[in-house]
Amino acid sequence: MDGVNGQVTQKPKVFSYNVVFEPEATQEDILEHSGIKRLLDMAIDGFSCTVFCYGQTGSGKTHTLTGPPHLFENGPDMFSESHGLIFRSFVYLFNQLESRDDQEFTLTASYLEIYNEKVIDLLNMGTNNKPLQVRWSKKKRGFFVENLFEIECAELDDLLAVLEEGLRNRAVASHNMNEYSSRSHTILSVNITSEQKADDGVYITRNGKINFVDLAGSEMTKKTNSEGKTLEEANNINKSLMVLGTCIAALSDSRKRDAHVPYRDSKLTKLLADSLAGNGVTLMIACVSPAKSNISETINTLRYAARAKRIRTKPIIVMDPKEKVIMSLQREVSLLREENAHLKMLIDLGESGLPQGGQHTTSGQSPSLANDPNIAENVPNTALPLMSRQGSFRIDDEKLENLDNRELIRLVQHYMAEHENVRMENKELQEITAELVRDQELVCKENERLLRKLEAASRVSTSDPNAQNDDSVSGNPAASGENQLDSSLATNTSSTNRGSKRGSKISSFRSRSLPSSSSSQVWINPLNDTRGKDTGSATSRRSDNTAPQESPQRPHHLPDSINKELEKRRIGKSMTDLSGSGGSTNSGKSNGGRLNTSDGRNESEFILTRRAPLKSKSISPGVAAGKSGGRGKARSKSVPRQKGGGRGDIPRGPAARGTDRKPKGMRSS
Ligand SMILES: Nc1ncnc2c1ncn2[C@@H]1O[C@H](COP(=O)(O)OP(=O)(O)OP(=O)(O)O)[C@@H](O)[C@H]1O
Repeated sequence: MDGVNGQVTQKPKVFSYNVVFEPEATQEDILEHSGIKRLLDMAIDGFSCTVFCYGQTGSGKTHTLTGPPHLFENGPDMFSESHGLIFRSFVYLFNQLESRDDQEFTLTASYLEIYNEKVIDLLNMGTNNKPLQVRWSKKKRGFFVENLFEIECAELDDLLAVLEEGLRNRAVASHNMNEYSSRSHTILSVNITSEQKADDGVYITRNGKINFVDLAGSEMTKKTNSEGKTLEEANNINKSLMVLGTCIAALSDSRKRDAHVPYRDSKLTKLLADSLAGNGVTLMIACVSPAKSNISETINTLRYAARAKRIRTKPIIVMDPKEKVIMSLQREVSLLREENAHLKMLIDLGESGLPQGGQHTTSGQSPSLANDPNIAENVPNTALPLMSRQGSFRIDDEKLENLDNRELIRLVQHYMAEHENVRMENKELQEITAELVRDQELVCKENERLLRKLEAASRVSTSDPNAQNDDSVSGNPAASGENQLDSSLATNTSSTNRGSKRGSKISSFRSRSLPSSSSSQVWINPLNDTRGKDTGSATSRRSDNTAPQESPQRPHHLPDSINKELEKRRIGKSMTDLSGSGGSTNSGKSNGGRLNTSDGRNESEFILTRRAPLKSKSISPGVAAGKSGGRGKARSKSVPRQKGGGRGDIPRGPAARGTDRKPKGMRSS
């Protein structure tokens, strides 16, 4: 920095701030660009906001906040250009309040000064002799001034009257640096209580606040030539400003975030504690003098401001605790309802292609909620006027205001019960969704495996139509493929049966829409169902079999492609009969009439029944009939155990167990 006579005195210091006003800036510029409008909006919304001016004596703090001295002496001139930030903020505030039609506001204002560490009510000068006490409020978790006057302000004029009265009463004295020097810190507070009608007729009350703090200026007593009373005032001012500086330094240092902040060391910091680091939003206006003689004070002020800029608060909306609970529960209930509806939609989508075993509620109101005794039955009679029996939980708009504490508690309890119910239901739905996804994956894998085997079978039979008559039939992939196919079908079925036998929680939902074990053959996940789109695929044909209108006793219907394959290998007659409409299979030598499935046998029996002819037919004609009867027999015995379609692949569960129950007259294999 170039000093006087061009001498380099020290390195330049760089500070950064949100806004810097040049000396030419007008009072209106401060209103428009300082950010105060945003603070006022937040105060209306329920936040606790503070704007304070800091700087050395005579730097223009009071001028910035209230304008030049004597401005209010003959009553406020509404059109004066000199009006400071407080006057302009009041005008802005009332304009904003009028524009918010959906809310009702109540404004109160208080005005105090801290003079020589005593709190004096500027709206009740009787306290001059008996200072007010600053106390800790457990309920509000903050300091407050006991017995401070609060004036209700219905009009802008009321607020301006408060400002005028306070300015008249505050302590002012003259010294070398300022003819009208503030000898105290003043805090003008405007409390804004808003009531807004929310859903369900609940009124949401918010308590916002804006504090205008005009700090007394720090002063070097040598410079100001203070003595006597003014010197005492200066010492007290400097002391409290020093504590404020210590608090700001502690709060701005991230390494000392958990360290002790000495709010209690002065009345000023006690009352500003919430603004500095609590749940409020604070705007600091640092006033500096451009005079070279004030350079050290100016740098000090800039340093303070830079530190204060690093402080982070956690702004919250101040609400009535009871209403806060009601609101948060309402919000949670509505969120959970949305999630519920979404999960139900997913489940409905997942089940839409399956036979409906029962009623499934698809309305917004969940069955468990609708029938919830906590909601419907446990509503006490005394609270009945508040509730609507239709739908879920409603509150009569007019009655709410007249609720006493007991009824409010009951109301909250009901919300909590509803909330708990929706949460439980949500959990159940999530479990079911997870089950469905697992089912889907299983079935998809099985379908893919089946299709691969079918393709393999087709390839082999196309290339070697006489393969089944060959000696090597025991190793015939086509033959073993058929056995594997059977096992695969059993796997699919058993997975369905497993699904229907899940825990009661899940079955309570699934039993309504999942097919019973006797009616389902292959569980096709409707999400992957291509019915109507690709009629040629095996999957789509299988899913046709699971259509709801189908008789639950209807036996397996094999895909045409499989039947064709079986036909090609000349084992198809009995299979076709089996898989067809249930016509007589008496023509089959090995199975005779025993394989007729039109008698409504359950599917596990059916699967086993089908396996028998495969063994006897696919193996017997080639093997037993001819060339290697012994091998054929051995093969016949070993079939269930081997080649991927053996016992290892037979799933556990009802269908698998069914394979051990031999149908009447069935030959042991
Ligand atoms: N931007 C400005 N334009 C015109 N006059 C100003 C400006 N800033 C301050 N002044 C004048 O300077 C004088 C001192 O200002 P002010 O009283 O606001 O200082 P202060 O910081 O509040 O001092 P103290 O801490 O001693 O109270 C006042 O007469 C005021 O009108």
